[in-house]
Amino acid sequence: MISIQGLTKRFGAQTAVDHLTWEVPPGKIVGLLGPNGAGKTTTLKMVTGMLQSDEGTALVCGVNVATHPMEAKRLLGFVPDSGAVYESLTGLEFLLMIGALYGICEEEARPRIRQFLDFFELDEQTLSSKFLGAYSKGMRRKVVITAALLHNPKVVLLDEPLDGLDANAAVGFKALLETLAREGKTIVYSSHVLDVVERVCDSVAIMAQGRLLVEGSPKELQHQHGADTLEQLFTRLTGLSGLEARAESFAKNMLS
Ligand SMILES: Nc1ncnc2c1ncn2[C@@H]1O[C@H](COP(=O)(O)OP(=O)(O)OP(=O)(O)O)[C@@H](O)[C@H]1O
Repeated sequence: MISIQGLTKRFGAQTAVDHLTWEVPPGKIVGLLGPNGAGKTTTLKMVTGMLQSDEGTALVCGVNVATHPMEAKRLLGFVPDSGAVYESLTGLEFLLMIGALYGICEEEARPRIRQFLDFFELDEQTLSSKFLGAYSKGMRRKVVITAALLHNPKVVLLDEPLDGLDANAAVGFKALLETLAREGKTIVYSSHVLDVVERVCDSVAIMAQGRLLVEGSPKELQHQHGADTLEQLFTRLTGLSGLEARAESFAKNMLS
């Protein structure tokens, strides 16, 4: 569903994504993990076409993102970690605008938006009267997720999607992802919340310094690397050694 070959992005002298080759199969929820600065967001942005790659290709359902950006964008939904929105539009205006960009007319968009409103328990009055700039972080997140799914994309890319959602909304959203995957959608889920990734994802890919270190099911990878949890696997592959001892020594110094 997503096929990445030799994808590379440089920012000046720094190589943020370094000849990344990665296949994401259909109907799966795949976790994209890595320490801060590993290149996860840069990778997702190249797959959406928001960033141009310096080398390599990204195909979404066989469509080359660089050469056929409009076609690729129709197949994709992206929930960015920034959650940036037009603050001076109401939630409804924003969603209708996004719908229009995907060629969905207002009559068709309104009932779809209502389904998401009901699902996320968003107040319709708020959505149609308040500017997005006045929404709480969680409400804004719900609108951004709705905007990403409104056109029923085949592939959904999520960058820290639960950030700002309360526990009820997060549980509901995780169940929604599982349903979408069962319906054949491909979901890439990038997050630092490893216990959620472990529960939700069929497989994970761990990146560091722009490269793919390992990929596979969390259980298989844990077994291969002698780790009891995904967190342990993650710190073993990407972390500094002796983190607990370092934290203890840091706290002692700070308090002395
Ligand atoms: N627009 C940019 N200009 C310059 N450097 C950038 C830009 N975007 C990303 N980078 C650099 O590329 C590297 C990878 O960044 P990226 O945001 O992809 O990492 P990440 O894995 O998503 O990190 P995090 O988990 O902290 O969100 C970082 O060193 C970052 O500073």
